[in-house]
Amino acid sequence: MKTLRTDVAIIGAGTAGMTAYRAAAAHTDNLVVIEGGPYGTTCARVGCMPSKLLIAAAEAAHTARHAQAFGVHAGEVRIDGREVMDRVRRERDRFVGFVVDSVQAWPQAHRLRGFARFVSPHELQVDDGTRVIADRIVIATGSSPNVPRGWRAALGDKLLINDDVFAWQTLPRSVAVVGTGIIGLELALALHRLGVRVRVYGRSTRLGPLTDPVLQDVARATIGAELSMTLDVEAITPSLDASEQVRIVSRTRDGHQDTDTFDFLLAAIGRHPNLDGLDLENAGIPLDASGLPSVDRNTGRIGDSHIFLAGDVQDDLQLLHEAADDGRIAGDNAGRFPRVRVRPRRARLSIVFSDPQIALAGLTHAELLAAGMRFETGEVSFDDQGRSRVMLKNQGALRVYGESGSGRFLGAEMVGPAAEHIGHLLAWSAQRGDTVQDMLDSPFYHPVVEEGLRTALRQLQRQLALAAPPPELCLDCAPAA
Ligand SMILES: Cc1cc2nc3c(=O)[nH]c(=O)nc-3n(C[C@H](O)[C@H](O)[C@H](O)COP(=O)(O)OP(=O)(O)OC[C@H]3O[C@@H](n4cnc5c(N)ncnc54)[C@H](O)[C@@H]3O)c2cc1C
Ligand SMILES: NC(=O)c1ccc[n+]([C@@H]2O[C@H](COP(=O)([O-])OP(=O)(O)OC[C@H]3O[C@@H](n4cnc5c(N)ncnc54)[C@H](O)[C@@H]3O)[C@@H](O)[C@H]2O)c1
Repeated sequence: MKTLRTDVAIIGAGTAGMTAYRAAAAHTDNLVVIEGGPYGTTCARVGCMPSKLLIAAAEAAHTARHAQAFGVHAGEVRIDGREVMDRVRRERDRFVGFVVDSVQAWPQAHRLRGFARFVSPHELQVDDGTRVIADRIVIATGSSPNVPRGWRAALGDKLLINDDVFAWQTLPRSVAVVGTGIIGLELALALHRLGVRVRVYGRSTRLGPLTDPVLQDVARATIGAELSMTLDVEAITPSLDASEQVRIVSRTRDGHQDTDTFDFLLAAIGRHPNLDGLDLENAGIPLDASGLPSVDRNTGRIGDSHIFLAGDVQDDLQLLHEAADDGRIAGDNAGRFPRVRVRPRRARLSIVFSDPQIALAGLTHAELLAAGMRFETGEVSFDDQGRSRVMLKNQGALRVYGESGSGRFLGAEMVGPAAEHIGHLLAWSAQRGDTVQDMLDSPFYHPVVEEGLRTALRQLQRQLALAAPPPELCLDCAPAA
């Protein structure tokens, strides 16, 4: 058995592991990254990038289909599933190639292939036979999709997770999507617009990560109007019928029972941290009742141990930029250990690439309520917003929250046009601690979707009753400029 002694061992070469490597390597050359699966990261291989490629194809189809509203007639829209999936995979492989190249540029001595597990707090057994003895360890093992017990046995390869979708050679005829979270909404909408018959099953009436009940209603009225959805499902039983089709029997809480059949079932019901198989009980770290370690997000450290946690495996915000930040913080602290530094975190920003898009910035409505904060709300509907209407993107709403007394902007939720961009502006303001007045004093061009944000901020400022009422709507494109 080969034994390797290192200052820092990083388990997982995903986004968090790669950034941890770069940060730790600034402190020591004696480190190793252990990767059991393929190089290339979840984000590039089977996550962010291929899903956005599929969504881009769907947007192209949608735009062509709806061009006639502008007097532009593109003719019959024909979707070639092979060409769609060919571009998705080709571009995806290009992104993955860049990631793999950067890992392979690391010194060979810094790379180990195989799955690792703890033998003792400082010892890892890698399944290539190497024993790694490490002074500090970063766990950056990512997450895996949840699949209800029994579904794999019942459906075999007719049960899909996100990875499978991006391996398709062509588009299927029909897919049942279970889960109305981020993956469910993004992939269901994309497949639907690409001509696949899609039906979404949700165990509640909630769509995506929105926590504001007013916006949940808006999301159901917009996204829900385009997609076939069965919500509030109490029980769902999938099986394979005689012709190898997925047969789904569902029952909603109001007692309605229904049966439908599909080519595939896509499970999009959340992701769990990849901790199974790490034998964490040998790591000497505190675990909670569910066997999970609790981590300080400002240091990446588990308790007062020499072990750090970074990325999706933290089971908090499973987002790319958070995984990269986690990796940087954990890697730097593992490198400089024991002189661990406390690092600030960014304001929250989550975006769903649905249509209309969803964005959450700063504190969510649910977080404000849970913290018992005193706040006011400003709102705009995009139904009559000038630029949104020009582009025929006039659906959705934005709600902004400000602190009573101080006028500080706290956060916002939105389902509407350009949410991916407006979400950034709002997250930056939340992080800077801007007041609502600071935001209103900033420039707004005309005519842009951001003028809708200004309408919401003006309403919020009136609710906060801190200053003289701001001027009324933009007169060039009332009523809700
Ligand atoms: C379909 C989909 C779409 C997404 N879209 C977006 C998006 O648009 N924007 C966004 O911000 N986020 C998105 N995400 C989330 C984002 O992809 C993740 O937050 C991010 O990739 C997590 O990075 P990570 O380093 O924690 O995990 P990973 O990249 O999964 O890396 C973990 C690595 O650890 C390895 N590993 C696991 N166990 C062991 C072990 N015992 N020994 C050795 N190696 C091990 C794995 O093989 C893997 O390579 C999406 C996710 C999915 C699934
Ligand atoms: N645009 C992005 O940033 C992006 C895109 C895709 C994925 N992601 C990341 O990946 C994570 C995982 O995505 P996801 O959509 O799988 O999770 P999610 O947490 O967003 O949604 C899970 C959904 O499944 C439902 N659900 C849970 N258990 C269920 C069950 N047993 N039966 C039926 N429904 C059930 C939940 O109610 C929820 O609607 C996201 O939380 C996100 O962090 C991000």
